[in-house]
Amino acid sequence: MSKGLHFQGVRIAHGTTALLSVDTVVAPGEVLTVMGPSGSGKSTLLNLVMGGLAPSFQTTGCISLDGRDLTGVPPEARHIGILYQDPLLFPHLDVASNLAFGLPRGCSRAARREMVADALKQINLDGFGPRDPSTLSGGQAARVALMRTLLSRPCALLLDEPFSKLDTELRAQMRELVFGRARDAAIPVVLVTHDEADAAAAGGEVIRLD
Ligand SMILES: Nc1ncnc2c1ncn2[C@@H]1O[C@H](COP(=O)(O)OP(=O)(O)OP(=O)(O)O)[C@@H](O)[C@H]1O
Repeated sequence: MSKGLHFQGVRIAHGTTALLSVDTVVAPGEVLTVMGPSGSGKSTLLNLVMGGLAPSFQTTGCISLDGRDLTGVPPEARHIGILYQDPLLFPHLDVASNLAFGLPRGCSRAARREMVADALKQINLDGFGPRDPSTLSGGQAARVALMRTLLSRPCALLLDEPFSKLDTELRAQMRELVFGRARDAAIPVVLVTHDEADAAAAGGEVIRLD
């Protein structure tokens, strides 16, 4: 089986306008950084990987994940995690329940509690389980959102400018956490960013759309 995220002759067009083309492989644990000006198609590429591209786009080529062709696979069956600029925590659930939401079904209640407690420790938020998400700082909320996504054990991780609202120091910490976790879990990552420092920290291939 061919591990990682494979883009084979992927082309996206809108009407008669060619938007982008991608041919590459993101190996497990590696980061593909996608850069380019506003409107160049960065989010459109992520939408295609997620399975949520608007029908008005035309696509050719093939994306496969760990040897599985994603063509026609519905978004919920792709097992791909995504993080956005905003952490998007559920406001009506406390921090622990937000994390538990990411756990695979079928875990016992005790196992869930233990995994959530362990996850909180890993992101230095021990004891924050009962807190309301609105009481978290930006960096704390970003860490909870990341951990919720990782707990769902995604086969790939997409990052749509997830660090852009954090200050310089938090940004560096989050990069280290995200890329380190992706490496440990051996999942391929696609990072959309405007920040060259993100690309440098990611360390992998950089695609520049125009
Ligand atoms: N649903 C849609 N229908 C038609 N055109 C769309 C649709 N979504 C996006 N587009 C167009 O596709 C192009 C690429 O948009 P996209 O959002 O991927 O750019 P981007 O590089 O992510 O930009 P930004 O950095 O501003 O987020 C733009 O010209 C946009 O207007």
